Amino acid sequence: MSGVKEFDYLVIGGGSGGIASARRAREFGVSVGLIESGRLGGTCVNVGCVPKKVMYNCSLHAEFIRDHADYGFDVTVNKFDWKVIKKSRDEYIKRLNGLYEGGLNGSSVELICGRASFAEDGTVEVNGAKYRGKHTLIAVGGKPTIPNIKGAEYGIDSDGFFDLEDLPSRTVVVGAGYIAVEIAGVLANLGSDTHLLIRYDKVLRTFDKMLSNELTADMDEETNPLHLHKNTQVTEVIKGEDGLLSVKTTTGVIEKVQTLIWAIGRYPLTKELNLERVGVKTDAGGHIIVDEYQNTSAPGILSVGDDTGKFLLTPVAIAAGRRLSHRLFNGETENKLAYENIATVVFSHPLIGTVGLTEDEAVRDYGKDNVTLYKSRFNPMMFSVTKHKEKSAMKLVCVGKEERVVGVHIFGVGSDEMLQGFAVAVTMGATKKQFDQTVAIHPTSAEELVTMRGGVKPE
Ligand SMILES: Cc1cc2nc3c(=O)[nH]c(=O)nc-3n(C[C@H](O)[C@H](O)[C@H](O)COP(=O)(O)OP(=O)(O)OC[C@H]3O[C@@H](n4cnc5c(N)ncnc54)[C@H](O)[C@@H]3O)c2cc1C
Ligand SMILES: NC(=O)C1=CN([C@@H]2O[C@H](COP(=O)(O)OP(=O)(O)OC[C@H]3O[C@@H](n4cnc5c(N)ncnc54)[C@H](OP(=O)(O)O)[C@@H]3O)[C@@H](O)[C@H]2O)C=CC1
Ligand SMILES: N[C@@H](CCC(=O)N[C@@H](CSSC[C@H](NC(=O)CC[C@H](N)C(=O)O)C(=O)NCC(=O)O)C(=O)NCC(=O)O)C(=O)O
Repeated sequence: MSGVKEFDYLVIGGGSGGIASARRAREFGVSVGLIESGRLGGTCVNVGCVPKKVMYNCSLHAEFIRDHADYGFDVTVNKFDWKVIKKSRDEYIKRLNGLYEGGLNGSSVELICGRASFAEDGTVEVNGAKYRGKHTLIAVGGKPTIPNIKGAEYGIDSDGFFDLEDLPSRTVVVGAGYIAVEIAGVLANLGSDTHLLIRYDKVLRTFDKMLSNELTADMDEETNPLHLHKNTQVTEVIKGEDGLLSVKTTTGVIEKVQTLIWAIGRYPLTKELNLERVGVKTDAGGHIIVDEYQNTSAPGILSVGDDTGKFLLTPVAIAAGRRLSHRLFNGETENKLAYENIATVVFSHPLIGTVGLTEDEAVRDYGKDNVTLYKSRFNPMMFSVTKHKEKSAMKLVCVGKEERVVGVHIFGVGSDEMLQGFAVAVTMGATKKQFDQTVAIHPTSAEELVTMRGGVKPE
């Protein structure tokens, strides 16, 4: 068709999934076009994992400073300057945007800047120009959800959090998932008077109950700078003449709030793609429905990443995107991502790491009698000589007579870097006996996971 630029592979979205799939496809020699409407790198690089981890690392420094005196250091901190870390963080991300552009150029992926949507004739339209792919990948990600509450517009979302020019004096964070606990933890530890509002009585309710209970209990402690408001829902937000907010809730009013952050989930950016024109089906929430090979309901159109609504994590989008390119362009007809045993870390204070089945999922899948739990709760040595104390807790979920380890759940300092290796063991189908045969590394928190005894049945 004249006036339509053709590619072997046309990718819509230059985030984690789109870039990874596009670059891998080029390795197999096919022509690739990639359309991006915003900043290269997508959510992860610009308003997600990367700036979040910088801010988490920043708040870790605040935690270390708290314990300096107990370790004998006489250090006086005069102030924390948010502007310093904001500036260097922004510069780092700009460098990454450039690296991604360079990477695409280097691998000869043609970058098309602009917003894509499907035209009536089934081509992909960007700024009036038309494109077609023999295979078309949709990897458009999502955006934060804002609730339909009077005055909700006075709040910001996680994107807005990364635009803040100063540490807010008082912050209200609404939500009980990853983003809420991570952002609230960062702000509270950096010195903002932070209030976390949750609808029910626990944070991270879908995680293993040990993790959810431990983090909620820690947030309730006097020693945690965060103020946790359970069973609390916002009913109205009012902006005063001084610019500060009154956040009215079902359990009271929080006054003089400088920043209100909604962190109640995300929606996929699929609406403006005109998917109905090409027969791509979505679920009630707008997520693209895909099969196990990432095929949508329309032939030749595929999707990976957050817009499919499954495991909204960067490594998942990357892995699904790369495997897809191997399947489409390298003759690996069975290559696909298995959506199981996906390890994940919540950068909360304290940290959480989890892989595999929760206790409740194991009971559901294997029956109570076939599940054995190993648990450990201890004071990590990091806090042995400090006034500030934090617990660590671990749980192995094992099934069958051979006690195959199907879940590893860890709470506390070091959980982030500890988890990846144990995820390999779980993926390989390791048994508790093999964990026991592994000689411990002392003194570490991780050694608890290979020295646990006294298995118990679920209650
Ligand atoms: C605050 C926060 C912290 C996070 N922390 C972590 C973490 O620590 N670890 C982790 O694994 N995950 C984390 N995530 C999740 C992670 O960022 C996402 O899972 C990941 O970015 C999804 O990649 P994707 O390719 O599916 O989508 P995205 O990265 O969102 O990329 C989609 C791209 O498509 C573009 N686009 C959208 N519509 C169009 C269109 N019509 N035309 C052209 N381009 C379009 C967008 O501009 C975007 O660049 C975090 C997310 C947030 C919000
Ligand atoms: N470290 C990492 O890897 C990170 C990953 N991510 C990814 O991004 C995804 C999106 O994060 P996030 O936005 O936190 O979404 P999540 O789905 O993790 O959590 C949102 C939570 O907010 C609560 N909620 C929902 N609606 C409302 C409401 N109307 N009022 C109050 N609370 C509400 C719900 O908890 P409840 O039902 O208990 O009220 C819900 O679970 C995550 O699921 C994760 O996959 C994000 C950040 C970090
Ligand atoms: N894991 C290390 C390394 C972090 C890292 O990967 N740094 C990235 C920061 S952006 S983080 C952005 C995120 N990268 C990743 O998730 C890392 C991918 C892993 N190394 C792999 O190859 O699978 C992503 O969306 N990737 C899509 C893609 O790479 O295709 C970087 O410098 N990248 C420069 C470059 O790649 O040139 C750490 O945490 O320190």
